[in-house]
Amino acid sequence: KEAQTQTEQKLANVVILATGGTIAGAGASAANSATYQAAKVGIEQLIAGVPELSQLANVRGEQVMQIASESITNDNLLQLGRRVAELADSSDVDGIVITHGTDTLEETAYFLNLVEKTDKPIIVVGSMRPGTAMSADGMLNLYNAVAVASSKDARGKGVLVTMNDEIQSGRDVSKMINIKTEAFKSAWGPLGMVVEGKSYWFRLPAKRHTMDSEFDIKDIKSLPAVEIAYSYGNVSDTAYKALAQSGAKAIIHAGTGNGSVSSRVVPALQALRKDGVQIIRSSHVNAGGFVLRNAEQPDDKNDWVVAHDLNPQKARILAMVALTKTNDSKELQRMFWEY
Ligand SMILES: NC(=O)C[C@H](N)C(=O)O
Repeated sequence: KEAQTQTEQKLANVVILATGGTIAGAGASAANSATYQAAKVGIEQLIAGVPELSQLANVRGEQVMQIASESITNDNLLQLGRRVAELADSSDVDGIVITHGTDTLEETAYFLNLVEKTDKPIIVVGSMRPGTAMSADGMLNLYNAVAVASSKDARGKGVLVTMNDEIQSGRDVSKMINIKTEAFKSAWGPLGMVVEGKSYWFRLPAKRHTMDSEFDIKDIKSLPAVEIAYSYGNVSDTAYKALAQSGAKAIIHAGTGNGSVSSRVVPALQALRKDGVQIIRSSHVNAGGFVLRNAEQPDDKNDWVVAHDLNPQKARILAMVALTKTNDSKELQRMFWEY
């Protein structure tokens, strides 16, 4: 009994914050891998479904919200971010896992990576199939998340994502396909692997995050409106103008190729910038864009910002957080290079 108590004491304390998603989803039959309802199963049931978690850590759960991640709002992000910060400040918490829908998982992971001032592991995890499906991936993804959250070597590496046995940087990772369990990829590769509850590391994030970030969730009262407009052949400027009219402080241009801008849209974006709206050029190419200043468009002349390798949805996250500190386009550009 004494020996057992000693092992329990040595285990890390990990809190699982549940937000919903397919990892908490349920379908009508085991054959339903794609047809199901997300955000149905509560955190206690999720934990009970993976009894092996108790060998990795002292685990407790909290249901922060219960939603499909496509419906996440900025208020939800702030609520989650504040709860993560409270737990990270607590001396009896060693690591935090967030179960999350996969549709906007990359946005939440990047947001937390920017605003949480802690070196404790924060792992965001989801699943591509509901727990009721054959070959459901949620159990192992969650087991891997708790394994990484309880390991000392995950400290100081920024917010991480464990999907499909890989450990990805929350900054870089993106959902690349909606129907395979091998859905999450980063243009720059995973940071490591997690196998049978043990993590193996291969590289480190180079961009500023968490402890080294100038942003702090505790200083952020609200997030400004930042919207995304998608580009394609024969695009018009209607969406850009409408978004600005509805109050967007910045518009992310989800551009073609190098973040290129159609000649039919350029005049509207120049006019919007003169009216004070920040214009941020990103790219919607599938495998990860790489937008450079003054390539394709004269950003210096137009006073626009480039999102560099951030996809449009991640650029929206950084723009919102950055705008809580500055509305200077040069400062914004510095932040887009550094984070
Ligand atoms: N696989 C998933 O989690 C998709 C779901 N729509 C969600 O993001 O909540």
